[in-house]
Amino acid sequence: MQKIKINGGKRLSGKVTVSGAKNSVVALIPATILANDIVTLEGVPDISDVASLVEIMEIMGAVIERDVDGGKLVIDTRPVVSKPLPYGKINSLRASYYFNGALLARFGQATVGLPGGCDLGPRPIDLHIKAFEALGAEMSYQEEAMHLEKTGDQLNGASIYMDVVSVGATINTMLAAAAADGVTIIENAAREPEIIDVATLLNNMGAKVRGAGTDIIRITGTQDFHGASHTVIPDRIEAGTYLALAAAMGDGIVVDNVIYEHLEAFVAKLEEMGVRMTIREDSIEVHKSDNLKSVNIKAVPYPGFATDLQQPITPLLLLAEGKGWIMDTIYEKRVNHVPELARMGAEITAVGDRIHYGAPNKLTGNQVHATDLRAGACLVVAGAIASGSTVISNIEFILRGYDNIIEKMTALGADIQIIEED
Ligand SMILES: CC(=O)N[C@H]1[C@@H](OP(=O)(O)OP(=O)(O)OC[C@H]2O[C@@H](n3ccc(=O)[nH]c3=O)[C@H](O)[C@@H]2O)O[C@H](CO)[C@@H](O)[C@@H]1O
Ligand SMILES: C=C(OP(=O)(O)O)C(=O)O
Repeated sequence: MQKIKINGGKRLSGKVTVSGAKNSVVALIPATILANDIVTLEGVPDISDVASLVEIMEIMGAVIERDVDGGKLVIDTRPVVSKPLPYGKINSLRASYYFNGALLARFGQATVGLPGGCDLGPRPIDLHIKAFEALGAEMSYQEEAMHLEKTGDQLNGASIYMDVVSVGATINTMLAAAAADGVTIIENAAREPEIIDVATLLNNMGAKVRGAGTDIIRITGTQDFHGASHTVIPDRIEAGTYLALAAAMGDGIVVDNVIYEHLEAFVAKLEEMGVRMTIREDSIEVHKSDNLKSVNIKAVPYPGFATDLQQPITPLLLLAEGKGWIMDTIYEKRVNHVPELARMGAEITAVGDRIHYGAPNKLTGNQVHATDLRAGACLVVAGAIASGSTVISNIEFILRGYDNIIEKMTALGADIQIIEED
């Protein structure tokens, strides 16, 4: 079994370049199905979610050239057919739900197994289904897969109010509505930068999506799609993870390829803690920071503090002076990193809807488990801080979302490697 071993306590310095955003690229790849043509994606991160999506696309007939090191994907979706995708890689990642919207848009039907992804407590997809039904599709289960089929000649535009702000449901509705007859209005839409990125590609492929990035998105359907080229936005969650690491262990680290506006809430929290930073046009330099103050964190939809950064920032909070709490309003049960940090000596507990921590803590290396992607990132940061050696198992979760994490951390001076161990 592969594990990550970190000999912690080393001060870090240098530059780390952020890769393309996981949560964009996992939607952009299925979105290329609408083009029925050749789409080039640049800035594609080398993560296992991308490899899984490429495999699924190839099963459906897409012809794909991938330059892993160059971060480039050239996808020809002309040969794609809407074949049932009940099992396999489909169940290994969350974003496989985007095949529902994309296949429904192009073929009027889709049979896709239930999505996997990180176990963060309940992750229903009722809003996706309601939106597809509002657009004129019927849903049934075939074996263990969800089968969607248009009931008329075409999907029809509709007014859709999202009861809960949902990234996945907003993007899936955009995908299906892009090819519907007439106008769709999504109200209470999610506003994450990844939604703007997907809308940009869709528009470059011929779609008419307006208002992405606000809570009202208006889509005028078309059947007139074509090829396009697109560069994936930088990964704000990867950036935030390295900013937290830099604040904890850096003697001056530049986090490059960053869109600061995507990280405002996160950077504001670092500033509140007393982290010193210089913000430049596309990079953030984190200076050596001492005497950090504890803060409380409430994870909420964008533009607020991101749930995906709640776990990676926790080890930094553990170094600050005083007590504090973290509350995740999106995933109340996103607390699996807590017992692992406690095994490393942290004063931290999850009670009710909050994580309570006392600080400062002296973390000590231990054998720990990455229960999900960002819990894994949290343990990598904690391992870099801790004295002694930390061995992290279940690293496949981490590799779902962090491009070349061993190489990037090593370049900063961390003593980190992948080992084989039972
Ligand atoms: C691949 C991807 O982009 N994953 C991200 C996406 O996940 P994902 O798109 O699955 O998350 P959502 O934004 O949909 O979830 C937000 C909240 O809405 C609820 N909900 C969602 C859909 C639904 O049909 N019904 C419902 O009740 C969820 O349980 C959750 O409480 O956004 C999350 C919230 O920013 C991030 O943590 C994930 O990294
Ligand atoms: C929860 C995450 O991913 P997914 O939705 O793909 O499981 C994440 O990126 O933190």
